[in-house]
Amino acid sequence: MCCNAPSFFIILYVTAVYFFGIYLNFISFQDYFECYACKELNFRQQDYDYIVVGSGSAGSIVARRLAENKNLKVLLVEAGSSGGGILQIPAVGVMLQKSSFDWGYRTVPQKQACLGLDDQVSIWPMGKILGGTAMLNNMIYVRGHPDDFARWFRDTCNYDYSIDILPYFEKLENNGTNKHKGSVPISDLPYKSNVSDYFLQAGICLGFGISDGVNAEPGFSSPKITIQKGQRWTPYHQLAKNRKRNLAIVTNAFVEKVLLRDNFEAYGVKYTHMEEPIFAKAKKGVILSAGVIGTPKILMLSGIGPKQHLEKMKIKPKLDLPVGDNLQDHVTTGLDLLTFDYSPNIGIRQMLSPWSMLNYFLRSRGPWTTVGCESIGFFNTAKEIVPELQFMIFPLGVTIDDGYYLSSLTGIGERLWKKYFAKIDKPSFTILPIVLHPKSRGTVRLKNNNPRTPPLINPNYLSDSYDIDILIQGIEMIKEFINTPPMHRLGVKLNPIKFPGCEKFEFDTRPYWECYVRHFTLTAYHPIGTCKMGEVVETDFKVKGTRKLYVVDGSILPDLPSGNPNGAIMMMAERAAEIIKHHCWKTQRKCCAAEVFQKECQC
Ligand SMILES: Cc1cc2nc3c(=O)[nH]c(=O)nc-3n(C[C@H](O)[C@H](O)[C@H](O)COP(=O)(O)OP(=O)(O)OC[C@H]3O[C@@H](n4cnc5c(N)ncnc54)[C@H](O)[C@@H]3O)c2cc1C
Repeated sequence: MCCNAPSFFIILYVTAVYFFGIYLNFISFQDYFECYACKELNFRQQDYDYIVVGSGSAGSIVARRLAENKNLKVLLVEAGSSGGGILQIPAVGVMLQKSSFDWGYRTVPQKQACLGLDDQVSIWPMGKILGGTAMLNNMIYVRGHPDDFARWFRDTCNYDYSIDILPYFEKLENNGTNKHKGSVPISDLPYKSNVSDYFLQAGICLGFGISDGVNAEPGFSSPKITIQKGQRWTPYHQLAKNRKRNLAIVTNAFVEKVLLRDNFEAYGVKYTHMEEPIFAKAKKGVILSAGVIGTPKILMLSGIGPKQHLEKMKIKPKLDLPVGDNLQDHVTTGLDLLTFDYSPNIGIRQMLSPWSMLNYFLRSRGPWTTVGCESIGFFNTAKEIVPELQFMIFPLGVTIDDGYYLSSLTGIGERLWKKYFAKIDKPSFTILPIVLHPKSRGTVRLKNNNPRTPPLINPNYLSDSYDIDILIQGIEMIKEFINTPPMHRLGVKLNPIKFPGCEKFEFDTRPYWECYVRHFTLTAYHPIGTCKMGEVVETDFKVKGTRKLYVVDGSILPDLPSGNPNGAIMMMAERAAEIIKHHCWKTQRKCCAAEVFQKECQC
């Protein structure tokens, strides 16, 4: 493929990607001087009841819920800017990666993984925009397995999934029924390629049922997604739809640290807006929702974190907590591991067709509404109740654009492209085997005490052999999957090209696959856990040893849910908003003796 002259469609595609990149840079500055609802709240006065840092999935829910009380003045501070409606076209999400709407994080070089990727690093996109990372994600909605949450709330008195967790999912979800009338639209895929049903049939041939896809039950399904009328939906869109006058939103405002009194009470944040340092005050609380990297970074810059590390960074330690530890991510592999004797009806040509554009703008349908992934599956490899393996099936691979753009998003360098991907001479596609509960743990640490310096991210991929075993079991299952009549009909085969660096191993043996996963280690883009609930924050979301300082985002999850984590993060945000609002577990749950005597508690 590399030596062929680029086709008309590829030239058109590269031109479109280039100009769209310029357009993105332009619109990212468009609201630089904007401050929503700030006039009403006398922005310069900078005195609020609550300050929420970060407008991602969690921050938007917490800010919206707090502002429901008209007597509260709430400030939402976001480092990114607003993107505008065009970015709600689902297929555009991937183009936000590496743009000014992406923090553009990279891990440190991995010792035991990512060996074939450029510099041995994994590229981690994260949204720097109103709406956060959900503005560039795949929009797949999964709750996770009910037993996932029992692990998280092990120490809670009388924990009961149906009282402590389920009502918050139900409060979130809107699936068109009367029972679930929340704000998150949960819908079916608006667009599927012509190979999508073959995947489900192959699952049935293997003896797996069609599952609902939301509760991580064993089996395959079409994913449920968070799309409304053909447009990407995030919790920020719900907030913006009913923007309250008591909620100020300031964009392009980069929070550097939390302001703490001597008794560890948070009373505000310091942020920079247009190069000007601003000190915003909060009477009732500061909620950090800056995400799995942003939140631990702000805490450490505020003097809350591992003591020795802070001293090394020349930051005066205030509280010694394991901030930045427990980093974990759904690890995966297998891009373009399979080939077809068939061309599915989704690719560059379909995306660039004027008919697709019309179909989108007139009917909110067609290829522009694709989320990429068309089937998901959950499986146990051992006799566990909670699934250990997830599959995400994409009817295409990175080769669809001949290496002009997509490969660079995953760290595939020129050398790897030439030696492997460019040699694939058939349409390729991808089944990602995802380790749902990896055992490798990593860290986020400061590089120095300059708030603008990106932190050191080390997921320590594949440092536990369990993760390798599950990935290899996933590949074995993929081999069974493609050996079914529906896959034979499409002429699906294992890509026979040996992965660069693994040539010395016999193809399709255990040593070969171990080498393959170590060389081609990929992120499924689900990092969590760096302000672990139970160690950094209490189960009421308050940072241990502090007053009025809370963390609500993916960083608090103690471990990964069984599935894509945005659903669990939003559920936790609903729960947190209720607790912060009422200073108490004001749920239907019965209180245990200790809680009844807690001050302020209205159990
Ligand atoms: C490519 C990709 C695909 C994904 N696909 C899915 C999927 O299909 N389904 C799913 O469930 N999950 C998916 N995820 C994961 C999911 O989107 C995230 O886990 C989730 O959005 C995280 O939400 P959050 O609120 O914790 O953080 P974020 O959404 O990252 O929000 C953090 C916000 O804080 C802001 N911020 C950070 N630092 C500062 C600062 N110093 N000052 C001010 N503001 C700051 C950021 O700009 C951002 O807006 C995907 C992720 C990626 C990258």
